[in-house]
Amino acid sequence: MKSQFEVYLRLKPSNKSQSQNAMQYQIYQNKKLQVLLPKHVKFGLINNSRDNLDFNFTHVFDQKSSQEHVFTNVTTPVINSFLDGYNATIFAYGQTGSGKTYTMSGAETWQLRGIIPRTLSYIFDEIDKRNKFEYKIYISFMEIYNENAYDLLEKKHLETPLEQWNKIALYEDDQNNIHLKNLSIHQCNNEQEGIDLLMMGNFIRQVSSTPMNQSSSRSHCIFTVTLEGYDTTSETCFVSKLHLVDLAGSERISKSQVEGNLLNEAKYINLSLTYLEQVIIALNERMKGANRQHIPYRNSLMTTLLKDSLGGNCKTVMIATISSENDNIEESLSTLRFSQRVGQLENEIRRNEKVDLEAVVKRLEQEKLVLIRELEQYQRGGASTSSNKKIQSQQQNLLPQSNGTPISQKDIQEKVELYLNERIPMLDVKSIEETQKCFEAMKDLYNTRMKEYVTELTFISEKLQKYDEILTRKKEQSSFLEQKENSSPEAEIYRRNESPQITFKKRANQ
Ligand SMILES: Nc1ncnc2c1ncn2[C@@H]1O[C@H](COP(=O)(O)OP(=O)(O)OP(=O)(O)O)[C@@H](O)[C@H]1O
Repeated sequence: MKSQFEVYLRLKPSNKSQSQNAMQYQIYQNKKLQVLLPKHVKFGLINNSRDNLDFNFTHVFDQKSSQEHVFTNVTTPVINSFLDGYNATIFAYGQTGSGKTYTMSGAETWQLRGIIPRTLSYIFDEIDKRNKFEYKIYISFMEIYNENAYDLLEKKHLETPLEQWNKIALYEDDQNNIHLKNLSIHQCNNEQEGIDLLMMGNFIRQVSSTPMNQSSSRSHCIFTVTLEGYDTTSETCFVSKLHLVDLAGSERISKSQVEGNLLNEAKYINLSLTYLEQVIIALNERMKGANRQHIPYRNSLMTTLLKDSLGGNCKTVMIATISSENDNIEESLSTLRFSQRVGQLENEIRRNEKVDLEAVVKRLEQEKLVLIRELEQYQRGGASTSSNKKIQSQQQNLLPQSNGTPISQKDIQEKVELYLNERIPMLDVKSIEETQKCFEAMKDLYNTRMKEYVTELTFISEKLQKYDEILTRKKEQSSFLEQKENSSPEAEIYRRNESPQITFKKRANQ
């Protein structure tokens, strides 16, 4: 199924009035932003012969849009699809200070919480309503900083400096699936546990200030919710992933006026966002029919990690955030242009469903038990089976009722059949000859039934043998997988998924 990327725009409220250098713009039908270009400014990237530029979006959120409004519009359809078994990604893109973290995580108060905490509440509320499935939810949270990825949910990181953290290692299997080492995955049973993990990750997240924004974060963050859903009515299950991504600021180095170590960081950020742009351009070209086999995902860690979100099996949504001040117009236009390219992309998505091996094995074992019992019963002797007993008793009840006109052999056979099937209580026989015919018909029917019974038992025995073979094969396979899993680094990570001790309680009644 094709899934077009959805691109939303959110404008950060400005402290300045229109006359104080605010960006001049119009929003049309909540879908189009028209930026009126200031005449007096000479921008290298702007065509000065034009006085306005139009940009189209799935929805434009103006400066007054609340966190709840943004969440309901952007996220609910995406999470519903995630809960149905589809992968999904929501990423925020924009210059430093334009509101990415505000949109994704939120601000200090519970009312101002962002998409991630609201997503957690929504997921747990929804799964309570979906009785057909049993769910397991896992959370991981990582940060990409200077082209290295780190686990934000590793308790040790609370006490150790970044230089001593283990880097997350990536490796690819034969099917080009990316696996991660040194990333803890935490099973999460309720909203509060999820929020505690988010708060802990945000707490651990490295923050250092640039001259541009005191709380600027120079890392990309990926909060991932993995959902395992077991269908209780069939033998299927699914695993879907939801990535909630807060990218680092997209501004150019000259703008952030950084030096030394910060300059180095800015270069990495710029580079990874340039690579992200290159991936988007390559995907765009391929969509427009260009012969582009190679998409440069591997150029950066972020694009490698988000490979599936950008050009694979994933429903992807981007939230572009811009400041509404003229000082930042160059960066805003760059974000707006980037978002238009992203909006042209589409992914091919499919439900990540597979057969639930455990449920199949369980069913086969139960069926096997029933079959063994039946077979044993048959082997103890045909005369003792329930159907034989029934036929014997029916024979004893066969008595002629009265004399009269002889009926045909066909009619007698039909009547005997009806009688044996307990559709009529008695056989109305009118002569000795008819009685004999009745006995003949009964003998024939009895023999046919016995033949059918033998055939069925032969079929059952064959089926039983086949199931036995499948079971043995499946058991061999799962013990092989178990061995493989036990020796893999992820298994080690899974085993170490105790919840961190830090707890952050959400405020009541808010
Ligand atoms: N829509 C908004 N409404 C109210 N305040 C906002 C909004 N967007 C951002 N802010 C405020 O602006 C400041 C900067 O926002 P934020 O930290 O989210 O920017 P950012 O894009 O994540 O920056 P960085 O790239 O440094 O992570 C914060 O104090 C935030 O609370």
